[in-house]
Amino acid sequence: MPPRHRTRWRHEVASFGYAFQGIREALQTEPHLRFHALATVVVIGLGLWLQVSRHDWALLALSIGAVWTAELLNTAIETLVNLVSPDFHPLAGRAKDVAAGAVLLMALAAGVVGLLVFGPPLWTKLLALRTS
Ligand SMILES: Nc1ncnc2c1ncn2[C@@H]1O[C@H](COP(=O)(O)OP(=O)(O)OP(=O)(O)O)[C@@H](O)[C@H]1O
Repeated sequence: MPPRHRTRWRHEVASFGYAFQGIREALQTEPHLRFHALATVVVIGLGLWLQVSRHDWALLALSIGAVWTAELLNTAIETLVNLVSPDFHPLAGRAKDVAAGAVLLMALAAGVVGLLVFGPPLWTKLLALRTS
């Protein structure tokens, strides 16, 4: 491999490292993210137990990824606001509130996906358990 390509390749690997470090640090500092981690495990467990379709797995994967992405972006915005405006400022508050609103919207949408995907098979399973 030519030295120029090797340097670029090392740069790409380092970028992955920084990205994972960002996720690890956010997990350590943000209780919300730890809740998302638990919710992710529960959703994957439910999907396996209820044997949902490939299409439903795709919807669940997108929803999980979108909620994590929204929460990580919210954390990044909060961190930046704390750096730029440690003192009270209405615009700083608005930025944090709008970012939190984005997370809330995504979490609600993911909740709807969860209800639509898990609702019917869970209902069938519970009915079968009651009649057996
Ligand atoms: N510098 C500031 N200026 C004005 N209002 C702020 C400022 N910092 C925070 N606030 C207000 O207080 C609320 C809570 O802020 P905080 O920094 O605790 O964020 P948070 O949304 O509770 O984040 P988390 O719970 O994830 O740490 C914000 O949503 C905002 O309305």
